[in-house]
Amino acid sequence: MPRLAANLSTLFTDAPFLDRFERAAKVGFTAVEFQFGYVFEPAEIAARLSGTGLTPALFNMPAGDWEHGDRGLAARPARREEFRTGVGQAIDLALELGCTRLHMLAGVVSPGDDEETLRATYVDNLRYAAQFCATAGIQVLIEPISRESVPGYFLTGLDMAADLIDEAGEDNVFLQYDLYHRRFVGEDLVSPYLKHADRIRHVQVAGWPGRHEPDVGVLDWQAAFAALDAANYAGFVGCEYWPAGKTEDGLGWARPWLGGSE
Ligand SMILES: O=C(O)C(=O)[C@@H](O)CO
Ligand SMILES: [Mg+2]
Repeated sequence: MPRLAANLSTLFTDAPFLDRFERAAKVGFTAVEFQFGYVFEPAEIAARLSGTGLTPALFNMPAGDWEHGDRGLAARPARREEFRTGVGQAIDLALELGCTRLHMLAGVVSPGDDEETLRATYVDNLRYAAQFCATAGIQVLIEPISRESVPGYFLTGLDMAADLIDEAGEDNVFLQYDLYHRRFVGEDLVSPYLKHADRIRHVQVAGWPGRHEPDVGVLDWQAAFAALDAANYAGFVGCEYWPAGKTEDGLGWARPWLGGSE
């Protein structure tokens, strides 16, 4: 049975961010994730969590200037200081919220960049983030993202991510498995999951193509969910999709797993 987490950066977006917590709780979510919450005072977000009883499943470390195309900084040699400042900021927010998982985005790189330098920068930053997070009891998650979705993204494959985790050699670094991004690679979402199941600590879901509700499109989310159950996956499944209409109207697919909904 999947433990669903509403992604408050993509769901309920007709409401201001802080009001989305209540909307998620009202339809029966018991956990939430979000991409970025750094424009708010940590105490403001903490108050919404405690007011609703929602569990914070995960959020992203600062990822640079999103509006201008940044999608993370970890593989960007020239942005090392900014990356490190961001790790501290993410940990402060996580501690305030009681969140124990942070997603570290890799960033967009250019075809002319030196592959070895990018890799060395990424591994060095991953180690830095992992060691700093370990002091706060936090896990660092890394997620391969398809280049169809984010052109030039550094971290594209699960095998690559597993290799980078091995190279970093820190024991609080794990994989984030986003079914939407994996669907670009092929229809089978089960064998890649099983191959890396022992490292996967967070899953995300969206329909493919279109990134709407899981039941909009051809993504075999039921087979993937069955595989998670069979492997006793104990983490959250983040609903990171753009609703085709009003969020509440598209939750039919999730109804069996939402508690106390109206
Ligand atoms: O793009 C994705 O997929 C993610 O999980 C994000 O964290 C990017 O915000
Ligand atoms: Mg994702």
